[in-house]
Amino acid sequence: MSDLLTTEEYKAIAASLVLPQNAFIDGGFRPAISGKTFTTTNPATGEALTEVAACDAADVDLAVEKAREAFEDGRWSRLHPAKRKDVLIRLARLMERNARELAVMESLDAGKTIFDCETVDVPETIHVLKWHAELIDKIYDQVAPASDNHIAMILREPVGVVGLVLPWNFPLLMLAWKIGPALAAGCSVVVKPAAETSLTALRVAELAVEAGLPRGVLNVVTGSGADVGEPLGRHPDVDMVSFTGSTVTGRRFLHYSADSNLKEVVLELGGKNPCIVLDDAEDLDAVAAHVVNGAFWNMGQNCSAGSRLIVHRGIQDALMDRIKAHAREWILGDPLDPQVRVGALVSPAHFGKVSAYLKAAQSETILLGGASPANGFIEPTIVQTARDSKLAVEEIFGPILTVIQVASFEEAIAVANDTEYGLAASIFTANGKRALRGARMLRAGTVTVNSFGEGDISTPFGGYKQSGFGGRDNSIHAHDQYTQLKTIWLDLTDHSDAGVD
Ligand SMILES: NC(=O)C1=CN([C@@H]2O[C@H](COP(=O)(O)OP(=O)(O)OC[C@H]3O[C@@H](n4cnc5c(N)ncnc54)[C@H](OP(=O)(O)O)[C@@H]3O)[C@@H](O)[C@H]2O)C=CC1
Ligand SMILES: CCCCCC/C=C/C(=O)O
Repeated sequence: MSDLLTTEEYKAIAASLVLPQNAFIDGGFRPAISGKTFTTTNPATGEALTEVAACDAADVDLAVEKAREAFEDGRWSRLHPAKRKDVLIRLARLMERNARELAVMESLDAGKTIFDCETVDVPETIHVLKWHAELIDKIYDQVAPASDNHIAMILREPVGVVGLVLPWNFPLLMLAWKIGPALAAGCSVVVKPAAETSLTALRVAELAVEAGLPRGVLNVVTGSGADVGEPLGRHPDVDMVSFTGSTVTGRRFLHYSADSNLKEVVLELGGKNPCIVLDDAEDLDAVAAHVVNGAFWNMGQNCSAGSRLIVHRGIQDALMDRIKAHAREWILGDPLDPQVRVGALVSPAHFGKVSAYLKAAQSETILLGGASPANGFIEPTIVQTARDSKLAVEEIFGPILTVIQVASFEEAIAVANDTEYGLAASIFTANGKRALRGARMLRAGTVTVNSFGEGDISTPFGGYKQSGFGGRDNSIHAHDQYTQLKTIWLDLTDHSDAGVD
């Protein structure tokens, strides 16, 4: 990534951006059929950014129809894998050329810090697309063991038309996590971005066509969950939906599927992720840096945020001093200031939700923060609670870390697993056996030892329990979501030999 600019330079870019407004269907922008729009705002300032097409079921029908046409005529689904790869690589390169514009657009639309957009969201999005592009012409199908008279082939075929329903916390990155493997597999897609953060998905769709993606293969339908998400989930001609968001909405997609065509559903849902620090953890300063990053990165609006610190009582005081010192270094303020690490929460509605938790924290023991210095902004806050308090149990999705004290390894694991979620977990200890034993006992899709993290594109991402369903994002396993297996049996018996001497 190139060097960061000054706030003034970012503001100049922001002022010059041409923001997309219309939905992207069949290779071009078009307004909602109803003509309706909604206003998307900058959550850091409350100012309107632009009007965006408020689509509904009619637009979903059109996008699905165009995606189906594209899928059936094979313009993408039957294109040679190496050619599909070339197009996606060209898209990644175009995004590199427009990286700064995408970073500023993302920051304005979502309240995310420009530092994160420039150093993580945009480069990681490009990396993910390249990774899946590179995979396209390296996946081989299988031949099963069979008798000498048979060949049994197991082929992967694209699942068809897929609906991709995205959250607002990583608009670009979650787009890439889903369109990367879906397009690589040869599917046609209809993307429904979160209404709050639709802009960058629209811009990427435009760049994709510039990169040579045939029309109809990547459609973006903007609008609310009720008006666009539900019709997509219920659509009889959508073969599969991959969703990232809340557990409540994820559950609805299972109903939509059951009520319609039994489309496949993959759900990547919430988390209340434990971060265990045992009393033999080494380098407490490094541990503290991980804990702070896990809890406050992206303002805690991260399904895999390490939002529950479970700490051994023998080490708590020493650790908390270091955690507080690190957290104080996270400057809160204007997201377009490259020094800032804590930007705005995504919307007034979400700010209201997190503020209610902040209010609840006032009756617990606040160890750091606890205030909202301005509308839309919440200080990194650390609260000591009982393991069953509302703050320790519910997904807050904001910069509030709860701390629970334990007295043993066994208690730490029991507290960690005492949740309906199971997305991610971390364990810090110098004892290798306890680390591995703990990692195996933790009921979570990803466990990091002596660090906090989600892994990277090469490893599967998804949850146990109510954190996930039906498949995994990232890695070669993501392709399982977007492909289905076809078995072909060939009978090689040569019947012409019968009766011949
Ligand atoms: N796992 C994760 O990464 C995420 C978890 N969350 C959790 O969810 C909480 C609520 O956030 P929220 O934005 O409401 O999350 P949702 O799960 O409601 O939103 C995710 C996506 O689903 C869409 N959607 C919403 N309602 C429906 C519906 N009835 N049918 C079909 N699609 C729908 C949304 O559209 P639209 O928003 O445009 O209406 C958005 O595109 C957060 O506070 C957080 O706890 C939120 C986001 C990401
Ligand atoms: C660079 C890796 C970022 C991973 C962010 C994962 C978040 C997923 C989600 O909240 O859905």
